[in-house]
Amino acid sequence: MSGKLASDYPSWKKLQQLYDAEHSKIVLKDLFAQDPQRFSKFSREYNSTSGPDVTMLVDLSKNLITEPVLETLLELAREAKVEEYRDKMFAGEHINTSEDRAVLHVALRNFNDFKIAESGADEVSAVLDHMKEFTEAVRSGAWKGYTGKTINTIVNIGIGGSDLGPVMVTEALKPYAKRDLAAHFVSNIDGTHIAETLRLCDPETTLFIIASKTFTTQETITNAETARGWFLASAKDKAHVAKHFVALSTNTKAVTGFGIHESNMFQFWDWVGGRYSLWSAIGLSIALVIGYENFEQLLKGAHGMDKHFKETPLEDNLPVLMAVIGLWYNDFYGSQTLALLPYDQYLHKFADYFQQGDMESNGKFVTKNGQRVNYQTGPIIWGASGTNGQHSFYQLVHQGTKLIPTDFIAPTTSHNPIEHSKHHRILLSNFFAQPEALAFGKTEEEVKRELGPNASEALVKSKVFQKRKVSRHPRAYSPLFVSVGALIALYEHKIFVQGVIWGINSFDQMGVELGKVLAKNILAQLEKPEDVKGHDSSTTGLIHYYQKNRKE
Ligand SMILES: O=P(O)(O)OC[C@H]1O[C@@H](O)[C@@H](O)[C@@H](O)[C@@H]1O
Repeated sequence: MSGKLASDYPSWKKLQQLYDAEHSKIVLKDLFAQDPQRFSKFSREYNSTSGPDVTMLVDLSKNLITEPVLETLLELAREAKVEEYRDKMFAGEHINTSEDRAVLHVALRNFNDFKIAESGADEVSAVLDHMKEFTEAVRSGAWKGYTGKTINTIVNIGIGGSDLGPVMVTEALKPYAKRDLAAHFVSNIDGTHIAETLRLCDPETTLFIIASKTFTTQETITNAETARGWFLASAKDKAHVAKHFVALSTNTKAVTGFGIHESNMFQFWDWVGGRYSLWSAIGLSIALVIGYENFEQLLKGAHGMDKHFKETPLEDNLPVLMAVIGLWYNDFYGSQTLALLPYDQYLHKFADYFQQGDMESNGKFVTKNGQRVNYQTGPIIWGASGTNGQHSFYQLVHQGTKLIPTDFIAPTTSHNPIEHSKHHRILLSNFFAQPEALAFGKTEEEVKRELGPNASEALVKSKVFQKRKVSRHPRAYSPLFVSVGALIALYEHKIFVQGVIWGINSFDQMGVELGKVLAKNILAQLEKPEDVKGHDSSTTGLIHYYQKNRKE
């Protein structure tokens, strides 16, 4: 990010030469055969050095990398000044240049460890205290609804970063959930989402959490107004809103304007990006579901990974290693996507969450200096939990024409060791088998040997697996809540490192603005056909069709 394009660095050119010379010859089976130490050479164990114990093994050995490739990739990280920019982030410098903001999600889980100068960083613990007090009041039943009943349902209304993190983490940490407190999440502007949710709620026992950094997001404010209207239809008196609506936001004026009392507002700061905000007040629904103590453990798990990222040499730095290997596929092998494949039902929203985390951060085509890049930036993120994905899209991953980097993730211990852990053993046998199949494939000779001499050539060919598919496995160990914190932080920092190397600003999201502006304009024209002006013939035709065919 020193004003250069990534492709200008000498190491980038060296990587291109390495790719040109080796990519058509590289076969994982041979690499493993040639080097019995390959697994230990290319895997790293993570043991947290602060807070609760988290251990994790990240096996990078089944990637299409050799020692010279990895050395050169790390050279690239050094030339791009990854360490310098990492230190700037932790110091609170305004590395989000387009918005002139610091990027300090690490301050939200810091517990006075790193010194951070930015204003607001010293207010974090006061907000955590507020969250703790409130969480305990609701969970203990001390907080009552307007008719004196205990709260038994929470509804988080938010979208994007104000929704996906709470949704993903409350699912991931379900084993710790208070089972008699139902949690719902409403994000979509489609009235179906709020309508179906309200059907499950009782106004006397429901608490609405309006989560919006800006408190201007159309979906969230519209859904919040609908919820307030629904509530007041029963409660009648506006004064009762205080018992049933709280806000998570940076915008005090808009929150109080909505009718939520300032004492029921949980603050955060402009240096918390939406997609990095689950650690802030935006995590209130998480704390309500799993309890404040467990929420704090989640933060501490992330802090341990922050410390690792900040203090570990690049050679052993997990986010850096995952970032540069991802870049190797993205920019040299031409892979377009990264599949996140957690073999853990509790992590079934992990890929959805990092779709925003990664794609909104690194889906940019100009550098911080406004230069157009001449290489690929952020990958398309997708995935599903194992083994469901195996029965759906793995066919293409194994035998399709695309090279798809895959991150396999699994916990060593199950929260549900039912049937003497039979399920977990079957799950993990798939977790071990799939990357093995991807890495080593099956040759034509092997297939022929299996099928015997009478098999047709077409059948033989259809059963061949190529030997150059790739995978890497971050494996999180239990206890889950701290591991989940560390796992999320691992990916957050991976995204950061890639953004630095590509020279882009990973912390703004200008690309989501244009659609919002156009929708606002169209909304004002939807009533009458003669109002529909200023569009291309396709957009005009579509709107006219809707106007003609709608049934109110
Ligand atoms: O939290 P608020 O301000 O409602 O924003 C919600 C979401 O809006 C989107 O347009 C994006 O900008 C996201 O980064 C953000 O998380």
